[in-house]
Amino acid sequence: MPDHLLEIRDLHAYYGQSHILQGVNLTLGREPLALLGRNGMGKTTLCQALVGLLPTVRGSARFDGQELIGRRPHEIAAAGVGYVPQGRRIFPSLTVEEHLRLVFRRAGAGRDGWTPERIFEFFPRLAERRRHRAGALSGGEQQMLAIGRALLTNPRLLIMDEPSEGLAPVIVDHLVEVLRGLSSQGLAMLVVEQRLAVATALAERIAIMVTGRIVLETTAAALLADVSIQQQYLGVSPRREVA
Ligand SMILES: Nc1ncnc2c1ncn2[C@@H]1O[C@H](COP(=O)(O)OP(=O)(O)OP(=O)(O)O)[C@@H](O)[C@H]1O
Repeated sequence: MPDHLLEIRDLHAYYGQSHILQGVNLTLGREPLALLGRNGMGKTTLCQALVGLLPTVRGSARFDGQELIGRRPHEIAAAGVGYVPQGRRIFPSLTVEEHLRLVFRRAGAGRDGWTPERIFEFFPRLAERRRHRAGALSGGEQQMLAIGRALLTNPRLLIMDEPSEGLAPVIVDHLVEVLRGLSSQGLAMLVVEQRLAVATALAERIAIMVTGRIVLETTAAALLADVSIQQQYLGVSPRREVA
């Protein structure tokens, strides 16, 4: 039994000649972890590298003892890693129900895990909107759909890239509640987040990325108490951070 659910060792990723991830080391257990950093530091690249979406990756990321690097996205999903991409990436012309049924069929998931019906129970708002086209949903509803879709593959680890992006504060509060609920049911999470308040509400463990490396691991409480670290690594001005 490995010590950590996810163990990332000396991970490098490239876009052509650009060396974006420059030796990422990070471990994750059952406790959620929030990954913070300024724009362009490589957070999305890390998520994509972990779920098999980048062609040129070197190093290791072991999930529950199995190597993820070099495997294809569907194999990584089947191994138990779910992904909620930045910008939600839903199909605007499919209805909510069509999305969920499509993924459910493709994932070949059994009836004892997540089903579209269970997703509708968990997200009543999506049940109300089941026959609406995804493109007509609000940002918050689209985010719930993106999370619901990821859950249908029955992940043990959910990787989320800026789930609160573009959502109104009251919707963000609801999202935080939903994610905390999933976490308390045992789902591990790696969450990329721009909003400090959301990151610290979701995760006690915080990692900060600067130009493709993890430069600091800290706790939510320590980060909230240290404005100079916030400014140095995140460019946060305390007055701006209201969410
Ligand atoms: N498809 C691509 N081709 C070439 N370079 C890319 C590509 N995607 C991202 N990059 C570059 O890789 C670097 C890291 O980008 P990435 O999106 O991972 O950062 P990020 O920390 O997630 O930032 P953001 O918060 O803006 O999403 C940036 O310099 C970006 O310009």
